[in-house]
Amino acid sequence: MTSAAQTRPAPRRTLRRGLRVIATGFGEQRKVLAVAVLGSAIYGVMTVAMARVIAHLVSSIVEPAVAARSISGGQVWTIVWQMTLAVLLTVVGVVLRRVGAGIAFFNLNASYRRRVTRQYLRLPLAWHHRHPSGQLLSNANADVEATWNVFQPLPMAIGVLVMLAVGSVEMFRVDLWLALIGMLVFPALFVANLVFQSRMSPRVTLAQQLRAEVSEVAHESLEAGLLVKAMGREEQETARFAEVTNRLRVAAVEVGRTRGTFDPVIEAIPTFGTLAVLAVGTARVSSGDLDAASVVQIAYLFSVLAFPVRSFGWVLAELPRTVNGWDRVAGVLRARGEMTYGDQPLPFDGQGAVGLEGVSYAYDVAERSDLGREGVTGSESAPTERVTAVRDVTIEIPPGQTTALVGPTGSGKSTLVNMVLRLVDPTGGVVEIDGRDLREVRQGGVPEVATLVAQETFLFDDTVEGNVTLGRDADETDVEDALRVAQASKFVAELSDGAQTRVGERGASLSGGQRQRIALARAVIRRPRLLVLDDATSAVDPAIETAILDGLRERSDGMTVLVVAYRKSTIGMADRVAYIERGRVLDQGTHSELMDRCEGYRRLVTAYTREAEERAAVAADEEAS
Ligand SMILES: Nc1ncnc2c1ncn2[C@@H]1O[C@H](COP(=O)(O)OP(=O)(O)OP(=O)(O)O)[C@@H](O)[C@H]1O
Repeated sequence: MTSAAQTRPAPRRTLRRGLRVIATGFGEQRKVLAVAVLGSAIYGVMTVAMARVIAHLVSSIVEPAVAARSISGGQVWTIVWQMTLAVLLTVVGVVLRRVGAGIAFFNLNASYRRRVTRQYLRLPLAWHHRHPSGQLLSNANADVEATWNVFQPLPMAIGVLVMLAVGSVEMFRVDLWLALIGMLVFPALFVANLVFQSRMSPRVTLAQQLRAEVSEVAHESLEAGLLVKAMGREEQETARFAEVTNRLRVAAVEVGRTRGTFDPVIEAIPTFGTLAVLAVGTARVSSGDLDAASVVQIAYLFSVLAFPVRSFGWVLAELPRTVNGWDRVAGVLRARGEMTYGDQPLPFDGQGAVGLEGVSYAYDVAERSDLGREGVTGSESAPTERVTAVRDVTIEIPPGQTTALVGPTGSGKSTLVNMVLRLVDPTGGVVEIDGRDLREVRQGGVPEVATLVAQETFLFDDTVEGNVTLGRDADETDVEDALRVAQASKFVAELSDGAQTRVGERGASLSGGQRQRIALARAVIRRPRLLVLDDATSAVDPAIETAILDGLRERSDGMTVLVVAYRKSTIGMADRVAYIERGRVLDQGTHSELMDRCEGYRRLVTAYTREAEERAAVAADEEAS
């Protein structure tokens, strides 16, 4: 966890940088914020004007009425309309301020969320490898909100400036002595607020960080619910959660204690001010230097100005969060992916041939990626280590055939596949589809012809059909055909609403093998020239997997299939096999050629065969018993 002290920049720098962020927000929401500031100014002027209206009514109606011990209907009516008008104008000011501030705040949030998420889509996979998804979620959500939250109290604080300026003139106009009390009270209130906020700010930041940590631990524990139960880790998880919630409790109590110490002082200052006004005012009324209405006016001003003055404190309290949030958001927006695109399409008449020539790839492993830091420095944090996953690989994948990539775990198969689809660029060598270097292909050109079905299946909380088409125009026959090739027709027909059945969050209502088949149908319906299966049928029964691969081979459109294979049955169906170990291709050829001449390949495939036999024996036993 980052400590509050680490994340809190120096106050003066925070003020300067915070004001710069505020200026950016003003620049983007000029009109709406102008309305909010106008509303706030109306509110400020009207608050002071209200005191004058009250003083006027006291001297012109209330005092004579008290002296005469009677009041006419006309006098009551005058009080009613003058007060109503003053209140109405104040209300208009408040409404304009609140609506303006709210719209500006939500507009800025929406606009920056859109920019951040658009940037995520633009940035290459290599950048995403370096930034955990939790951090990206926080950038798009909490950090954007933290950046612009300052716009909620800001218009009110601006209105208070107007209010204080007009109020001071009014106090001096009424009486010098009472104005001098005001000149002591309001600065004292202002300073008390500053001290309060400077004490509160780090404590609130710490509590916020801990709140995020609590939800992170809770989220992780819930996500790993099955694992926790299966491994009997309930007590450890409970202790982990208790530890972080206890730290949050201590931090929250500290926030409460600070508030508890300052609140009475901040409340007391204007109250003492009012008492002083009454004491001095009464003396001046008895000496005939002042009338009672003026004392009422100033006492009223003291009581109504005390609360809005606190909005300065709220703005100052928000500034550290504004700066932190902005650093993180700007870090994402400034990030430059190293992926550039050409302007060529892939050859129109290509057949999905793939060529890898001397291809290498190394992952940048940053110890910890901190977008906040990137935002401050304007550059990405330096990677501390490079892990070479693929070294000098040359493979020809012929069109219209099925090629299997085989290799032990961690040998670089998925990395190779990612390069074939240009999800990442090789750090050395060239990857081609139909003879064209992928770096020359225009953006979106590769996904038009090549489709990946990845190791991890993701289904949206939508219908089966929606998950297969992903919003593309496709008629029912296309969906049925894709489901048939993916060997999914039978179980989909048995669902309550067939292809119109909703599959739940991440496809929770389906089994792993069913989810994989829907993901496969999603790829098939696109009729890609090149279909890449990265362990995409691991949860599917071997017999069904064989039927799927048969179906793919039989398709008349002569699709090229590249399959990362872990089963003897899958490997056996491939026209060609490339065997990889520690990022290098050790051999390529047909399955039987490799069995004859490649020791590592033979050992691995024999292990796969043994595993399949053992599994079949267990299944037979279970059936017999
Ligand atoms: N995002 C990443 N950051 C750093 N290193 C990575 C990353 N992804 C993979 N690697 C490393 O690259 C090497 C190759 O990984 P890759 O996933 O390509 O292997 P694989 O053959 O597909 O493995 P498996 O069969 O287990 O899926 C491994 O040593 C792995 O630790």
